[in-house]
Amino acid sequence: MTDLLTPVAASSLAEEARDALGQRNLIFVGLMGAGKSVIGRMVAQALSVPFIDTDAEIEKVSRMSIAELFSAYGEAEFRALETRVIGRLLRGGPKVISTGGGAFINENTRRLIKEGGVSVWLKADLDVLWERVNKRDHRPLLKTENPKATLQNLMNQRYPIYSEADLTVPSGNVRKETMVTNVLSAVIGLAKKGQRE
Ligand SMILES: Nc1ncnc2c1ncn2[C@@H]1O[C@H](COP(=O)(O)OP(=O)(O)OP(=O)(O)O)[C@@H](O)[C@H]1O
Ligand SMILES: O=C(O)C1=C[C@@H](O)[C@@H](O)[C@H](O)C1
Ligand SMILES: [Mg+2]
Repeated sequence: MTDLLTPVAASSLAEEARDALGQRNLIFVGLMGAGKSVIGRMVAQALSVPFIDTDAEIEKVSRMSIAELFSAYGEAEFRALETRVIGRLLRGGPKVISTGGGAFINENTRRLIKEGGVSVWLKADLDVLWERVNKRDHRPLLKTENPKATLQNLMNQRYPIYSEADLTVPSGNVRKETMVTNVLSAVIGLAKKGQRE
């Protein structure tokens, strides 16, 4: 579905998706720049459920930026904190939760996410991601000599793991509103598939 919906069609799609979700959480996973935070927030608004971004929540509880956490404690400690925070956020639903790019790659966090709701991978190609992330330099994993090559390496390592998500929604050069429609349609499609099985 690529056309923009009329307001009435968009609200009935959102209602249907809200019913399909029930009490479950909707959890966005994918690489840096895929649109988890921005699309997640818009989907939560459409569904009228709370939205939480795990990177923002981690920064709130630690009172440090993600970059500061990486440099003070290292990636392993960051991942352990991320697992704890996400485990707590997954309790109770429905909510939309947008995770940091590496969250679903960690085995413990991935298990919690799989148990805690419906996961959606926003899948984008290298050029789309690069165009979105190269404007800012706050991402510690991309502070390398060749950040575009680093992003490509992360794609090679991570895409097979992100593909374990319940849903995959392509995140290309389409309008954000269209992304929201595509996510809601995918949630409805998953519920219908579940009913048929
Ligand atoms: N469909 C889209 N159309 C245009 N811009 C988009 C789209 N999706 C995301 N963006 C833009 O791309 C940038 C990155 O998006 P966002 O911060 O949501 O990514 P993220 O997946 O949360 O990344 P991170 O893992 O680093 O938190 C933002 O500036 C956002 O507005
Ligand atoms: O892809 C990753 O591993 C990361 C993505 C960001 O969202 C942050 O969670 C952090 O910079 C690590
Ligand atoms: Mg984000």
